[in-house]
Amino acid sequence: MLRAAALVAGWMQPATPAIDFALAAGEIVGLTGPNGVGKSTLLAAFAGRAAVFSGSLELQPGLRLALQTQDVPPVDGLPLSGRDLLAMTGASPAGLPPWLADRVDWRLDRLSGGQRHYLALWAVLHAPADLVLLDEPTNNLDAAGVRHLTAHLHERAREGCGIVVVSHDSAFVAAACDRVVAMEAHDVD
Ligand SMILES: Nc1ncnc2c1ncn2[C@@H]1O[C@H](COP(=O)(O)OP(=O)(O)OP(=O)(O)O)[C@@H](O)[C@H]1O
Repeated sequence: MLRAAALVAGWMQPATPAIDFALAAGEIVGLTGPNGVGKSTLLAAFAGRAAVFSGSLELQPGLRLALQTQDVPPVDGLPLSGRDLLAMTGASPAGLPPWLADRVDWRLDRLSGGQRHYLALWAVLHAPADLVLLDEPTNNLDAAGVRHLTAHLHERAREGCGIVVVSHDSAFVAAACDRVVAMEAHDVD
C-alpha cells in the first residue's frame, strides 16, 4: 500500500536520510533511530504533510490514512468527552480497556495525561483507515496500556490495516512489530 525509494523528506530543507521503505496491508512495521534523525518527518511525508525533496513515494490510490502525532489534542477548557473525541474519527468505544471504558463520558480535561493519550490513540487506531501511522504511541502509557495497545495493533493488522510505528521503546517494538526499519544518522548539508 506504500512504497518509498531513496526518499528524502523534510520541511524548508531535507530532514531525513534517503530511505527505502515498503508496507503491505496487514503489516506492522517499526521505525526506529536516534532523536532528530527524521522519523516523525518521514511519517509526515507519508501523510502528505512534509515535503519530498528527492526519491519517490507511492501510496495506493484512494488509501485512507490516519496519523497520530506527538501533539496533544487541544482540549483544555472545552466541554468534550472521550466519547465526543472518538465520534470525531468514527472510532467505536467498544474494546476500550476497563480503566477507560468507565471514564469515556468524562470531560477530556478531567482525565490523566495517560488516559487522554490512550483515548487520542484509540481515536486514530480505530478510525476507518487503511494505513495508520503512530508516533511514539507508548509515551505516557503504563504496562497495562502498552499490553492493550500491542494486542489492538495486532487486531487492526488482522483486519488488513497497514501500520507504521515510530518508537524508542524496544520491548514494545519487538512485541508489536513484524519487522523494523532502523533510520541512521545522516548529514543533510
Ligand atoms: N514541523 C517542522 N518544521 C520544520 N522542521 C521540522 C519540523 N518537524 C521536525 N523538523 C526538523 O526535522 C528534523 C528531524 O526531526 P524529526 O522530528 O523528524 O526527528 P525524529 O527522528 O522524529 O526525532 P525524535 O526521536 O526526537 O522525535 C529536526 O532537525 C527537526 O528540527
